[in-house]
Amino acid sequence: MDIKELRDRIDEADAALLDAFCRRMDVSAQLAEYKKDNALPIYDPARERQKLGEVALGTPEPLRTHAMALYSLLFDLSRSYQEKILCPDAPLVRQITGAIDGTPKLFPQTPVVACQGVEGAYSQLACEKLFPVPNIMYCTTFESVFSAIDSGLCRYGVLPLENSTAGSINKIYDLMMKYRFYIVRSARLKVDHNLLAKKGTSVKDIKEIISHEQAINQCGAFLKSLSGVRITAAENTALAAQTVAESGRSDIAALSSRYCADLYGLECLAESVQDQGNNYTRFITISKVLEIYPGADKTSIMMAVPHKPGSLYRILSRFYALGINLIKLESRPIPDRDFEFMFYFDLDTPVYSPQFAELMSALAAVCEEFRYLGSYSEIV
Ligand SMILES: C=C(O[C@@H]1C=C(C(=O)O)C=C[C@H]1O)C(=O)O
Repeated sequence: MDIKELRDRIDEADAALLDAFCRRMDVSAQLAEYKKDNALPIYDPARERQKLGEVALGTPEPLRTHAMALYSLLFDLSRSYQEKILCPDAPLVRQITGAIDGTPKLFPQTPVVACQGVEGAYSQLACEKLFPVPNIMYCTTFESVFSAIDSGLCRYGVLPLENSTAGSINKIYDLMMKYRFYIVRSARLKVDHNLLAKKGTSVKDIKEIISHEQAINQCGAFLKSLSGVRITAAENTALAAQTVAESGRSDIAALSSRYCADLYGLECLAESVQDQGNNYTRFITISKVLEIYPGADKTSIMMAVPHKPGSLYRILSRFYALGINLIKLESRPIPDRDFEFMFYFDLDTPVYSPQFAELMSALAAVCEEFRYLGSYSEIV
């Protein structure tokens, strides 16, 4: 048989499949109306289990798992179709539309912004990238940035979320579970670490290097190349530079920014010593109020999914069905729950698209715990 004949047979099978699919979804829509009239939930796990059992029995062995995967997807599609019929205007979608209409068109120019660190920290550089003229309030910890927003002390907070070399900043993801906030903008900041010491020091004199643990992690290869040097963690890279400047020692250096060399009158003994030349950190701006500024094309959400096989797959299949691209997936253990995880997703989709609205109403309905973290644009 040639390829043409085989493809004709595939087309024939597809025509039958498509016809059956449309009929199945049509009945599913009728079931949605029935459920509405009889106050029944959309999801009927017993019915789905029974159907999967029948599918398994009715499929020859080599195709059994494939058929079961296909039916799991069909159930998902059928449930999301029913949800669309039953809740076309979910409360979350109304809230998002309200925020799009109610947010000023111009991003704030001179607000009070909380960030962790001191003058010269990368967070300060991020604040300046995110706002034209930020009025920066420095906090000692990431948590105090969240609580400054929560208490209304500051309107915005700037926090690092992930680094292209060292990965996610877990502490921030964990704090996200504890505080209620929205992301209103993000920025990618190129991070160059330099070895800074008092003027006149040479690399061979260095016995101790101090910096923030993220910077230490990002400069592993360079640090390994120096022998007999003690590595000490500091609260942030700017504080490390300040400590060196005030130490009165000529055997100590800091890994810090170029900006800090000028700020603390230090000399740069080695430039861009991070492992990856292209070292970026992503920062987010958070607010207590949901604001969606023009051009929002990224959305962050977080959710707890039931602790059973296929839970995450079910969520992912919705992104797939609506053609929504996932740009980041992170998971963190939920405190006090045995190996249960909170999942964080970054989606690449304009907040104005109908698919996005459909996804938001569907997810809010299927997850155990679901939080919309905002829609925003990223400055690169
Ligand atoms: C279609 C229904 O709704 C949901 C979808 C199902 C399906 O697609 O077969 C089965 C059970 C429900 O979770 C139904 O209740 O029968």
